[in-house]
Amino acid sequence: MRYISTRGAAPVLTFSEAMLTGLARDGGLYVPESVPQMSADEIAALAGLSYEEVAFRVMKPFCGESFSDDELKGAIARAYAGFGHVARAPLVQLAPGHFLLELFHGPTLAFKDFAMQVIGQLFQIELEKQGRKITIVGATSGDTGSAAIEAFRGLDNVDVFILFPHGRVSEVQRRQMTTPSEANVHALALDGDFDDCQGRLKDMFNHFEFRDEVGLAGVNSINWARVLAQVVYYFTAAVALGAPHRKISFTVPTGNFGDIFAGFIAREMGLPIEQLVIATNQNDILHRCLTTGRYEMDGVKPSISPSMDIQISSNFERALFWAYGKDGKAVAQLMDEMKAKGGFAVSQGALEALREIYASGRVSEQETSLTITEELARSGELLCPHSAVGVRVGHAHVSGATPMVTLATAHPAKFPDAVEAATGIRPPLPPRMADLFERSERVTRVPNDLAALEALITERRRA
Ligand SMILES: Cc1ncc(COP(=O)(O)O)c(C=O)c1O
Ligand SMILES: N[C@@H](CCOP(=O)(O)O)C(=O)O
Repeated sequence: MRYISTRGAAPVLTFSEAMLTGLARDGGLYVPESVPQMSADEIAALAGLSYEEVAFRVMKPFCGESFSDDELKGAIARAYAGFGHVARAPLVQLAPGHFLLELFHGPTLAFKDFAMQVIGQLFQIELEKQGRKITIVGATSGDTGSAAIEAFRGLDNVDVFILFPHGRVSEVQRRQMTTPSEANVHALALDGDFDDCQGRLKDMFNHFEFRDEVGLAGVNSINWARVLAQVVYYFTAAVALGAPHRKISFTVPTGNFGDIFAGFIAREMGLPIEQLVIATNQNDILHRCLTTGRYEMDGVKPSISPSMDIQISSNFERALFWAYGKDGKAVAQLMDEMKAKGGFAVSQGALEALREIYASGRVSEQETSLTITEELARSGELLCPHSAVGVRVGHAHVSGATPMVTLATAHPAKFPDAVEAATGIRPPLPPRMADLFERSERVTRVPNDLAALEALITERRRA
C-alpha cells in the first residue's frame, strides 16, 4: 500500500513512513493511493468478533506491509487492554432507530484513545526497528493532547510537546495534560485559539530545517494512522446493527473532520453507510460550507463544547481530495486561496459529490444544553456537550428504516460545569482519576510565535 499527498507533490510513502512523517512535505495530508475493499461476506464475518479482531481485519490491508500480523495483533491487544468496557465501543439505544456509540471508555475518556493507544504501540515498534528518536508536537483543543500524553508518556525515544489554547479547555482536560510528571511530557498553554495551535504546528512541519533537526512527528489526525484506527468502530457498530444486509447512517460531532472522515473510509471500503452527518456547534464552518458552497473563516467562538471550537478543519482537505476526483493541484489551489483570502468556493461538481455522502446540522449553545437535559430525561443517557451536539443533529436526521448511530465522543465527567448547568448532576471522574484535582500541575505559558516555540522545543527536547 502506497500513500500519496492530497496536494500531489510530496514523496510517495509506505504506511510506517507516512505514520512517522505526519504532514506531507508539500503541506498536504497523506491518503492511501487506493482504498482496500471488504466484500459483503468479509463484513458479515465480523459479526460476533472481539473489537480487537475487527481492528486487525480492518487495519491490516492498510499497514500489513509495514507490520507483521503478530506485531499488529500485539499492538492492538495492548492498546485496548486498559479500556473500561469489555465491548470497547458499546452501543446503546436512545430512541427508535437512533443509537449512541460510546467512545469514551478509554484511559483519557474521549474517542481519541481508540487511535492514540494503537499508534502509540505502532510508533514504539517502528522506532525500535529504526533505532530512532522523535519529537512529537501536537495541537489540541483538549482531548487529543491528553490522549497523546497518555500514549507516549515515559518513553525514552519520544519527547511530547502539546500546544493547547490557554483558558479554552475544561479544567479536567487541562489537568489531564499538566499533571503527568514524566520528563518527556511538556504541556504548553498558547495565547490563542486551537486554530493558532494547529497553525503553528503546521508551520513547524513546513519549516524543514527545524522539522529535520528535531525529528518532528505528529499525532493529530493529520496523521493517516490516526484516521485508520478510527475506521474500526464504524464497522463494529454497523455490523452490530445488521450490516452488510442493511444500510446504517452516522452522525458525528465534528471539528477537525478526522472522525467523520474515518467513516468515509469505512464507506469506501464497502461498509453500507447511507449518510454521514456532520454535527457542528456554533463554530459551523463545515455546515455553512455544505449549505452555501463557500468555506469561509469567521473566527473561533468559545463554546461549551470546546473541543470542537475549530475553523480550520484539517481533514476536510482529505474530503475535498476525493470530491475533486483526487486532483492534488486543485486541492493545493484551494488551500493556497484559504491561506491568502481566508476562504474559497467549492466547485459545483465537488459540492454535489460531498452532498451525496455528507449532510450537516448546527447546534447553538442553548440547544446543546437543552439536549443534555432532555436526553437524560428521555433515555437516561448523560451526555457530554460534544455528544449532545451530535445527538441533537442525529435525532433530526433519523429517517425511514435506516438506523442512525451518533458518536458519543467524550465522557460527561470531562465537562462537569456544562453538564451540571444542564442537569444539576456533577458527573464524577472514574476512581483511577479521582485525585486529579489534588495532583500538581506543570505547564508553560507560550506566545503564538513560531520562533519562540521552536526555540523552546529545541532547548527542552532530550538529544
Ligand atoms: C470530544 C470531541 N468531540 C468531537 C471532536 C471532533 O472530532 P474531529 O476533530 O475528528 O472532527 C473532538 C475533537 O477532535 C473532540 O475532542
Ligand atoms: N478536538 C481535538 C482537536 C484536534 O483534533 P485531531 O483529531 O486532529 O487531533 C482535540 O481535542 O484536541
